[in-house]
Amino acid sequence: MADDICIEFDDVVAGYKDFMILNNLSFKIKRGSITLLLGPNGAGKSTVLKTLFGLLKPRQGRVLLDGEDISGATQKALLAKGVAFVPQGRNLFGQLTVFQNLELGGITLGTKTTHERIPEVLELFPGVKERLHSQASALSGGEQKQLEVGRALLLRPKVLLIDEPSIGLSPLVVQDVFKLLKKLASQGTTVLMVEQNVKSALKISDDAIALESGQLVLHKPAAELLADPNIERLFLGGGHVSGSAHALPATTES
Ligand SMILES: Nc1ncnc2c1ncn2[C@@H]1O[C@H](COP(=O)(O)OP(=O)(O)OP(=O)(O)O)[C@@H](O)[C@H]1O
Repeated sequence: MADDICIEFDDVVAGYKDFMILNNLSFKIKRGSITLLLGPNGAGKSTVLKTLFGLLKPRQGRVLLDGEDISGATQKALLAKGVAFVPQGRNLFGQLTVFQNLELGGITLGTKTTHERIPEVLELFPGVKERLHSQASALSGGEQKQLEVGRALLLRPKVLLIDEPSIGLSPLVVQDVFKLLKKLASQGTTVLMVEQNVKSALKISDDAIALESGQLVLHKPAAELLADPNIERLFLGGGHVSGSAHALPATTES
């Protein structure tokens, strides 16, 4: 394993019951990079994140974290190894306060460490900090997403998996979330993101991976994809890869 590789999917087959979604999927992701997962609805993007976070066990192949096989590891074990997941949608305890939600995020750390880290996380989100004792459900959509990201950051994750962070957020808040991801990556966190807001997301990403029917159809630097005159046809308007794998530029392993 190259030292700079943080995540590796090696010939992974995974799915639900007897229905396989990821089909012999292989890719490598560099440490401290932001990688955007692209592809049409149902291509398996969220399934990649779920497989990485131990919500699905590969039927075949291996998932590696820093060279260690983590296929089928429990979520508790993965959290302990520094993998954090911010799923799609709202995932807070709405009846609890902002502070209580943060405390729950640090449940694997113990109270002392959690309380030490909460202030440093809040520094990143001044709007949330001001509402520390409000019910989480009373925050705006953007503040709630920030709180979810903040809750994940309490773990000082080395890998952050984030699924559609922009849903329900205003463009300005989306930019704030993206800036934060960029900052985390510059500090060494490896970010793997699913995001429909393709152009904006590519601007802050290092690499892009596109899936179609659970297979890799493209893996290349985000800047290259942004400069591709076919980008609109490929990924925007309808939000899916047009045609088939053949219509896409050749896959480049990074
Ligand atoms: N819990 C589940 N049980 C059975 N099938 C599922 C389950 N979750 C997802 N699927 C199916 O797996 C396939 C891939 O879903 P996935 O959510 O990974 O796609 P995606 O690329 O993230 O799509 P989208 O852009 O629509 O979110 C879809 O056909 C979906 O219906």
